[in-house]
Amino acid sequence: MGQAVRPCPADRDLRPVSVAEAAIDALRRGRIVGLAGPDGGLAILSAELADAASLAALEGSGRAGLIITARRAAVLAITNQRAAAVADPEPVWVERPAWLGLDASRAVADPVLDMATPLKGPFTSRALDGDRVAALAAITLAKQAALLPAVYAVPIAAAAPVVTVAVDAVLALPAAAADVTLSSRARLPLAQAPDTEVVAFRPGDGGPEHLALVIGDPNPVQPVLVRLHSACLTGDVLGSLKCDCGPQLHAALAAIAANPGGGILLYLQQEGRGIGLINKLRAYALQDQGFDTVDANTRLGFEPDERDFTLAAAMLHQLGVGSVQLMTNNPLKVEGLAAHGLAVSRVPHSMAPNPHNIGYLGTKRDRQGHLL
Ligand SMILES: Nc1nc2c(ncn2[C@@H]2O[C@H](COP(=O)(O)OP(=O)(O)OP(=O)(O)O)[C@@H](O)[C@H]2O)c(=O)[nH]1
Ligand SMILES: [Zn+2]
Repeated sequence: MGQAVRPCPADRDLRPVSVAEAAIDALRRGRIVGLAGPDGGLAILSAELADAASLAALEGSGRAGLIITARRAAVLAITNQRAAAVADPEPVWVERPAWLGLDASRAVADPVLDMATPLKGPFTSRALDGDRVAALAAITLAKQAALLPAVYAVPIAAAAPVVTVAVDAVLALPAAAADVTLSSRARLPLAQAPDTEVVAFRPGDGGPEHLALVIGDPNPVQPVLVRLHSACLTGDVLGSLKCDCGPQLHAALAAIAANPGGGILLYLQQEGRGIGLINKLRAYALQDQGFDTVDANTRLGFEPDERDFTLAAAMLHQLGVGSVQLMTNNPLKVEGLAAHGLAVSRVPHSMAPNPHNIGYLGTKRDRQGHLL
């Protein structure tokens, strides 16, 4: 069913988005990255990876500020220049007086240190002006790099970045992630579903590949039984009891295999609801301190759910599927596919709780609208 395998377009490396990929890589290595906008721009350095030498290199001719998300600023009670910080996607520029050195700045970025590090203050923020779009791009880039969404920043003219990227190319990254190329398909007999074909997709942002497991022989003209599964290394592979991912994965494979019409499981590389493995483990550290799964994400500076199901819709479209029976309790998944023209009916997919995940499941029901 669906499209044949096709190679990535030969000119892909020439597109601006590939420079953005290099910028992600540089940021993840703790290097200085330039974000060039129409009105100048910014040079940035990841707040979690900076050390004395890299910060000194960034600050060659002036003090760097810290750009954090409105979510993190709200947690730290840093006044945003605009009201309603929580609903406001605008990043916040925190000025750095002398006392806000490397360790104190890291504590601004990393909430796992909130309890251990008595935060000094008061912090002052300054209004974003000509650097507003570059600040948005800085947060986008840090999130795409699966780093804490916090960066040191100086005007671009004041630093020597290892790579400079146009802000527009960075802001286009989330959309590029959903520009998937069907890259390989093969038989993959699974213990729970021997009649399975795996179909691999490369996303256009250079990120990790996503899989479709086509089980049996689904008829794309009919509604297809579908499960969207976001990766959870701890639950899927290690058998963590903190969440319901592992049991949901295996129950979905078994249910699709038992369905006379078969179906499709999409295995999406959206670890930690899109914040990445290390940030998810930071969220777990916050949960050890008593915060629930939603507050843990927002304390880290992220949205409660950073996933975008445009990607899943694009994979289903490429497989020729236009109508799905979606195994989920999450209304965002239903809305996410419907927004891209798929006809969606929901099939509940609840697992029995265990003593370790009962609170997590309750939070998903009470605060994220999960239909449990
Ligand atoms: N940030 C964060 N992510 C988590 C936590 N626990 C599990 N996850 C991630 O949450 C995602 C769960 O994905 P799914 O099971 O596909 O989806 P769901 O939103 O629970 O919705 P359902 O379709 O009803 O299961 C995976 O990416 C996990 O890695 C947590 O405490 N914090
Ligand atoms: Zn999980």
